[in-house]
Amino acid sequence: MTTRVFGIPMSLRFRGQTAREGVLLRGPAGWGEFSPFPEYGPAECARWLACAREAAFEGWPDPVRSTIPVNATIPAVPAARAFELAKASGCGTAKIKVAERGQDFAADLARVEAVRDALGPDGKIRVDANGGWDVDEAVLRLKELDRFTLEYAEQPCPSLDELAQVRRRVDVPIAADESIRKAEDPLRVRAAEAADIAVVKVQPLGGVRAALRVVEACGLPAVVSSAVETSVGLAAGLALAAALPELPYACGLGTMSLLTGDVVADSLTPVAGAIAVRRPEVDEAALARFEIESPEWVRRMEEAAACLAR
Ligand SMILES: O=C(O)CCC(=O)c1ccccc1C(=O)O
Ligand SMILES: [Mg+2]
Repeated sequence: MTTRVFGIPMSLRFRGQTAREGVLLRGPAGWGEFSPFPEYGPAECARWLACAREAAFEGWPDPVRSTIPVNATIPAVPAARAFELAKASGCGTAKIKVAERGQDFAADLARVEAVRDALGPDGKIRVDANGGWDVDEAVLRLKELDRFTLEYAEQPCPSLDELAQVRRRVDVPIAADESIRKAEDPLRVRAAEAADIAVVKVQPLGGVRAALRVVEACGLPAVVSSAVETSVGLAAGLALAAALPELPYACGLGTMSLLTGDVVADSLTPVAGAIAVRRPEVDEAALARFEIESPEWVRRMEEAAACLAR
């Protein structure tokens, strides 16, 4: 097994980070990506490693579709920039970050309005609060934002119980994201009647097969989303989206534009709002530009591997 560590600057600050780092591993089935966020400990990282190993050693279930519609991802940027990003994306659906710490609600309203202007009346707009509101705030904000017609709201509040309360009090459909990170979560989401939609990410869920099981257990329509990965990591998300029996919503896999580069030559960038299902090869010249020396990443991977072995 070959491993290579990468660090790619992001084009926009995301989750408070300015670069995306991780490890690429190559096995007989191809390349996999291990890129857990910096604050995650070994137990959580173990699932991210399981996803990379599935990619490298097993490959993925057969696809049932060949293109995946995706949303433009609009970070918590000023309205004028949000308009440009939505326009440039070529996507008919946009996901807008709201409830960013340090910003006021007027900024959210202006950003959503700008994206509605960019997409026109037929565009679909979803918002993602990343758990930034309490229940009353969420109800108030979503009712106001729904002036621009929302497709759904992702994780308006932190807890499952709060999501369930908000869901009972607004017409906007609710999507659970942070509430679905572990295999045991979907059953709880379902039992609590906390969401209409499940956002699923392959790395935190432990791979394509594990995520397929989660979606099945959840019994909700799924939106496959990225963790802002290179095209190697995105390919796993794309494989999940391609293998799901049903895919009624655009997926959050159009995140290549958030990175300033990639490790493949043929990036998984959306064209006209969709990504063709494929698995690009790592390109040595591309990887060379972003390869870093990092004992820290070697250690993180070893600790995750030890967790998996237990
Ligand atoms: O869903 C998308 O459009 C892109 C992915 C995304 O927003 C995301 C990426 C990394 C970490 C968290 C999130 C999130 O959905 O909250
Ligand atoms: Mg989210």
